[in-house]
Amino acid sequence: MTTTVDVVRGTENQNVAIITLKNPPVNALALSLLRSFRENVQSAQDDDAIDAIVLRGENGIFSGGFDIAHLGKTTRGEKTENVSDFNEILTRLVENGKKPCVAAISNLALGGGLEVSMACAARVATRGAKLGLPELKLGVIPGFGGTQRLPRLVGLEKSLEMMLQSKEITSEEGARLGLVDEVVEDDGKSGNDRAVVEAAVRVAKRIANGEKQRQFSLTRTDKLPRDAKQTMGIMAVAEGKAKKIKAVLPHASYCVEAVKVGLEKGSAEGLRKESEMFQKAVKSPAAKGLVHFFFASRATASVPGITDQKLRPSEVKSVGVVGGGLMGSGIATACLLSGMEVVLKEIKPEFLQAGIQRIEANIGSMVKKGKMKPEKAKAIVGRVRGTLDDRDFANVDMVIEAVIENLDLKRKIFSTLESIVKPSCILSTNTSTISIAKCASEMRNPERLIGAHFFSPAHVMQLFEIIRVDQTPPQILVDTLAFSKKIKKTPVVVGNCTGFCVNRVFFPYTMSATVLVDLGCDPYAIDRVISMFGMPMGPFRLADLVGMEVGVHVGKNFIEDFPERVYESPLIPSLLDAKRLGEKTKSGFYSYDDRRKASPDMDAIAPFIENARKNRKVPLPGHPEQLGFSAQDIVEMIFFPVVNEACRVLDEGVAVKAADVDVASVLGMGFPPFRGGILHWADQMGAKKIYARLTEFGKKYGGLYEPCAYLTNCAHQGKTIAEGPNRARL
Ligand SMILES: C[C@H](O)CC(=O)SCCNC(=O)CCNC(=O)[C@H](O)C(C)(C)COP(=O)(O)OP(=O)(O)OC[C@H]1O[C@@H](n2cnc3c(N)ncnc32)[C@H](O)[C@@H]1OP(=O)(O)O
Repeated sequence: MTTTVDVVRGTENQNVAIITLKNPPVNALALSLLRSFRENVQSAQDDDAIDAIVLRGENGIFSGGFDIAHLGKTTRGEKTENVSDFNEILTRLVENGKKPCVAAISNLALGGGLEVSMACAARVATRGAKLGLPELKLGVIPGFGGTQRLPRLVGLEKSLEMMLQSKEITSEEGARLGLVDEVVEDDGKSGNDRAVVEAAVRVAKRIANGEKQRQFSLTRTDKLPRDAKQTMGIMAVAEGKAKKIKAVLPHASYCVEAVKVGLEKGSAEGLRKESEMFQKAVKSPAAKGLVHFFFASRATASVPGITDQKLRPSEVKSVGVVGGGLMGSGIATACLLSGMEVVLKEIKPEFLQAGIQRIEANIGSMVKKGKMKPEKAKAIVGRVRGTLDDRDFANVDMVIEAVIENLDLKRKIFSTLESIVKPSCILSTNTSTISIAKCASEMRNPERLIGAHFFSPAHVMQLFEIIRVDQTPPQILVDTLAFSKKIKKTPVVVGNCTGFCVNRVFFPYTMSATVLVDLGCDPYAIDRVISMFGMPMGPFRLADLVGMEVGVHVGKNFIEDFPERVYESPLIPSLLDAKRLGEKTKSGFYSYDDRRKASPDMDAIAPFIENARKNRKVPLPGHPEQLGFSAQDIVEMIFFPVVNEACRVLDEGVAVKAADVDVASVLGMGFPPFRGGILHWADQMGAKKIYARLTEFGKKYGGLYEPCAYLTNCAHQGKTIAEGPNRARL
């Protein structure tokens, strides 16, 4: 983690020092790198033989920004070095130093990386390079001058959009906006950034010679609004947007505040405000949660005992998908978009045609949104081949079965396929409920079958649950992990059990919500509280989205397999009986208009609620209307049993590590990323508190709430849940 200096000697007054940021893989600005950067820039500025400075990153990447591991330490309250004086270095040595600095940006300049480049007099970038200030995604704000320089380089409105939405732009757009001075065709992806560095050296020499005017970002005003009225209008919109970004996430407002001070009092004052706000943001629970989530989501692909065997993954180039329904066509779309050949199998020509049409619609919608050119879409769709014959899977590298949840059907499919596909072919099922071992029970080599659980819509949702059994060969796991990387999904490897990780951990979510309704709570109030907590929607709106049939069907598995810890309210089954199926019938807990807008409909659901309260299957104490639940009670009643089940999943070795459950909860169920994931959040609450509350709820409301052995141990021994049980069963 350092910087190095090379000097390109030229003719008279043409010596350029090239300073390279070195911290693979993305040249993150670690403390040691910042120190070395300061020394090298200072000595180049002091060296009379040097006329200009070019900054570049090693291995074809400029920089992925400030070191997030360091941010993590600060968010956890560990003693760390304050880096705000780096701002002063950028202003004094890079922006205002005697010699002009030019940034040679290959492939990406994000966060602190872009901020370093913005202190330069000019930026040259490779075509397609990604530029952005995504700090808000980490719960912080730009802290190396970004809130002051970006508005002055691209304009106030655009800069606020880029910062508040963590929106990256390409170097081409950067050139249109004035952020990039020159775009260079470069083979930067292979780590060779010669062309961009040469171009940056040329620009640096021209600035040093006075042929090109030197720009000072902090004092520029040409891109800022012309008058106070226009400024106020743009800032008012930004302030409104920042406030809308949940109350628990104040950093958007901090960012707007820093920009505002810079506009009103000048950039020096703005930089001071930025530092103050950065320090405030980095200490917030949201930053802690988001930084945890950043690393957790990158660590899921390492599976102890498997990926450390250093097996070489085989590349999946072709995939066979069994079933062209919603899931099958979504899976096929995801594979096609990642460059694979797809064979789609159906049992009837009309089903096959419908499946292909779904794939065309998925890809066509990207064209409609302007995300893809029609010619490219045509070429992608051209890679899918429909068939009614299993034998067409003979040469594919992987088969993903996505038919209805019928065990006999799945058993038959795999026993047939086993004798058709090549020995190296990965055989997988997309079941979300049925045991993998049961699906494989008629195979000659049942250990060949793994679970490949996509979430709907499969071509959009990020999470990919890989389900293994005790005997799954490591090579199959390694190959499937490589496949997940190829389709750009986040894999979570889990063991075989009812509901696997996501569905199992979250089964108490809706069950607890029905307990609360049966106790007298208003379902719409519950949904509001849970949305305020940060979930994309509350449990009843989710029930409508999923549909009552699916809800009841999936719920049955848990009722059968975990009878001691379920709550069976008649509420959802009675809506199913009355054909209030949810969004698809435009009536469920809510009513829906033609644009799928949900409106509460208490008149319609009151009889169902009344019936559920009368017929609840578990005796509940007290008079419902007198129980009076606060928002905090609702959150705890709903999420503490979810934490409890997540603890079981961890204890049983279904999940390898707590951080995997965090990632699964965020990407699979929409648990708010700023809370870091279900178990990270639980540890912030403390195992002791959760244990105590669950014990209290358990006494009143039964087994759904009784704390499991692992949570009990954590509470009694003062351990965090994330520490894990220290034994991997699978
Ligand atoms: C003061 C400043 O204003 C504050 C800041 O700069 S905060 C940082 C702002 N920067 C960011 O948010 C960018 C974060 N990084 C990313 O978005 C992506 O990693 C990326 C686009 C740079 C690369 O993506 P991709 O190629 O898919 O690789 P990805 O797996 O994400 O990252 C590769 C490795 O680099 C690490 N990494 C990426 N950016 C990092 C950073 N800024 N600091 C530390 N490590 C980083 C990842 O943890 C990963 O490590 P691993 O191999 O040990 O798991």
